[in-house]
Amino acid sequence: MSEAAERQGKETRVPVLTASNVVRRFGGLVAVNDVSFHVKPGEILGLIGPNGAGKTTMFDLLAGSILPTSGDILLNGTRVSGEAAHLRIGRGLGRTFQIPRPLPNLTLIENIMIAAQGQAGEKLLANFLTPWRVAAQEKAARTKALDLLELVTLSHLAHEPARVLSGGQRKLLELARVMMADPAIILLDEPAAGVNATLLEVIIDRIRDINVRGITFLLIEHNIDMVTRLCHRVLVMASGQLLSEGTAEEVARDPRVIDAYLGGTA
Ligand SMILES: Nc1ncnc2c1ncn2[C@@H]1O[C@H](COP(=O)(O)OP(=O)(O)OP(=O)(O)O)[C@@H](O)[C@H]1O
Repeated sequence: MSEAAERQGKETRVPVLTASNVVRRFGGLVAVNDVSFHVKPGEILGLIGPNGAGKTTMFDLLAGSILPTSGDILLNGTRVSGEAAHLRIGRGLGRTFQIPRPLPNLTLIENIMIAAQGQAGEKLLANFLTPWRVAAQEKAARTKALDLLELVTLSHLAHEPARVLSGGQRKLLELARVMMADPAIILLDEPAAGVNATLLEVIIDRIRDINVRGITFLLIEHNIDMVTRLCHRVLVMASGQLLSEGTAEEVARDPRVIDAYLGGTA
């Protein structure tokens, strides 16, 4: 296939995630105001904007933690606007939080294993009727969890309690935990926040590795250096609206973006 045809083929693939005219009000405040965009399969899309722009609210809407006042959200072409968060996880949407909160007294591997979807052992009856199946699934989940810990460079801490981890290591653990559910897309909330420079390089590398495996990313980030290095495309929000869209270099030159960051509104 020619490069152009291949490119065209990619463009016609169904977006992993689509926001269509999404509005979210909190009383009189319009936190997200008629926002539309899509996330293409395999891309790393950045979502940036000044404080209070509506980025986290947009993530909450995409993940299903809150529902839109109006507008639609589609996951792999299926309308999920009114669907609860756990159902969207089942459809391949993973999300990390700005401040990860692992269960402190469980080991790293236990923290990851509890994220496995649809384990037979979760059903009491299955434990009695098909114990061999439960044991086989648990073994497979353990192997997968160990592989994921290796991927995020934490395998040496697999059997330590999560409370020993630094802030940056918690972000890596969270990435492994989300991967356990085999997501098609991961929403990353400020992966660089509170992370030291060395660990930040590890996080950037790991996101790239995971993306090469075919997983799509949408990330909120204030660290513009990270956004420029990682993101194929960037969306800019300000005052609840989508202000600009393009490569990191393109949006950085957009006078509306410069104005929004300097304190003006769009
Ligand atoms: N539950 C809520 N109730 C009322 N107002 C809210 C609620 N959640 C968010 N807001 C308001 O919506 C607006 C957008 O907030 P949001 O947290 O989405 O911005 P943000 O772009 O993520 O900001 P930051 O970069 O500072 O995290 C803000 O004015 C905020 O005060």
